Amino acid sequence: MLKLQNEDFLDEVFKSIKRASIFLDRDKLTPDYVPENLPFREEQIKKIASILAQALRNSRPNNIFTYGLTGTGKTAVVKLVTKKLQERAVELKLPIQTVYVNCRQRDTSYRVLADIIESLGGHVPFTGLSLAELYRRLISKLESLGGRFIVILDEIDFIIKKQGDDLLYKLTRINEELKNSSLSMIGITNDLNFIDNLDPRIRSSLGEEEIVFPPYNALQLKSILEDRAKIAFRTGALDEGVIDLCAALAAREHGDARKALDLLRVAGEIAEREGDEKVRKEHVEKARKELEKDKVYEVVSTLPLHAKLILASIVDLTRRGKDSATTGEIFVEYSKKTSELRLETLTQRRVTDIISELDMMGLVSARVISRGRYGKTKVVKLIANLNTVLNALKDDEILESVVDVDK
Ligand SMILES: Nc1ncnc2c1ncn2[C@@H]1O[C@H](COP(=O)(O)OP(=O)(O)OP(=O)(O)O)[C@@H](O)[C@H]1O
Repeated sequence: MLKLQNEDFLDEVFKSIKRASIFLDRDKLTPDYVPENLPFREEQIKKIASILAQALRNSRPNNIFTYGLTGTGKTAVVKLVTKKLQERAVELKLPIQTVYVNCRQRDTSYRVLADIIESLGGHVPFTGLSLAELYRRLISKLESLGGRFIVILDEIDFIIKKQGDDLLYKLTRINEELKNSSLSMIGITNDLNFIDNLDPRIRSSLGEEEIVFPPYNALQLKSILEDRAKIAFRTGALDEGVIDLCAALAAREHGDARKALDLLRVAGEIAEREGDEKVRKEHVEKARKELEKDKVYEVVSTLPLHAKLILASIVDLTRRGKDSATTGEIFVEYSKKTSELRLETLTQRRVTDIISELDMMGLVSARVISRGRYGKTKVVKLIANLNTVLNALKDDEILESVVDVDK
């Protein structure tokens, strides 16, 4: 009897796993995977490769600045070309080394410099050294190793926005102090305004070569997805129209290959979770909603404190049954929260500006209406998903006491 129960149980487990075999290799759809073939980027690949090839001729490659919207293949192209260059250098026994740093994850000048030194085999304490000392250590590391060094600074705008352009200025000047080695930089950004706001001296040094990555169109996205689906999904696991739908949705945004791949991956995960043997268009629709929720969560959780308090006030009013609220009502709620938290209260004028910013982010809609002889007022309505906003707000420790989840 007992044996039979076990068998039933095992049968059930293995059956469910069999049902769930939609993916051949899910990792091929994650952002960390860099494909060997990047269609529609031949021009950018050729240009970057021909610039970096200087290192194989033992001269310093020019600095490169690449920009384009998110998901246009900048990181993938740069990683692919530098990987191939590195392989060739090993074959030819040439001292060429590339270092990759993501400036969003390493968002201080200290961490960026420390990361570069550590990638070259040096050791740096977590804090405690001056930047001048780190810079000196970098120079001595480069000189002792000798050769051509290529440093990739991905999402380079993050470091500048947070710490100013001092580090970049120093790095663009570093070659003046090197004899036995050289350093070239590849800056990557999706902030198109960033380059215009850079100090002109840095701009001309960093942008010795500028390479633009245009967005993909729906047909290109479809072809990228088809290639990836072959290695990521089992044959026949995608229902007709699934790839077309993912490509169309991502093209509608701005031709973002990451978005297209995320949609396909999440749709596959949903199909698997639901025990379906195929990914269908309904799963793509659900994936779109899930990814949107993630986006709202991210946007809300990265808002500055007072914007969160204003949003929390709008949420409270909504939960009390008010379909829309005036800026005056929101200001009263917001002031209660700031005094509860013993924070300074921003002026009503500033609160109104922040509400407009929340409107631009698509979290609320703010509309000016006329109240006859009482003048004009703004009515504000929450448009993002209430529960997602609430979850993001309550995950901020400072706000815990003023966001009542069980209301
Ligand atoms: N031409 C292509 N062929 C195949 N896959 C691609 C192509 N372009 C981009 N991808 C894939 O799309 C995803 C996003 O690309 P990538 O990270 O290079 O974009 P990005 O321009 O650097 O974006 P971000 O600025 O957001 O970092 C990655 O998974 C990458 O492998």
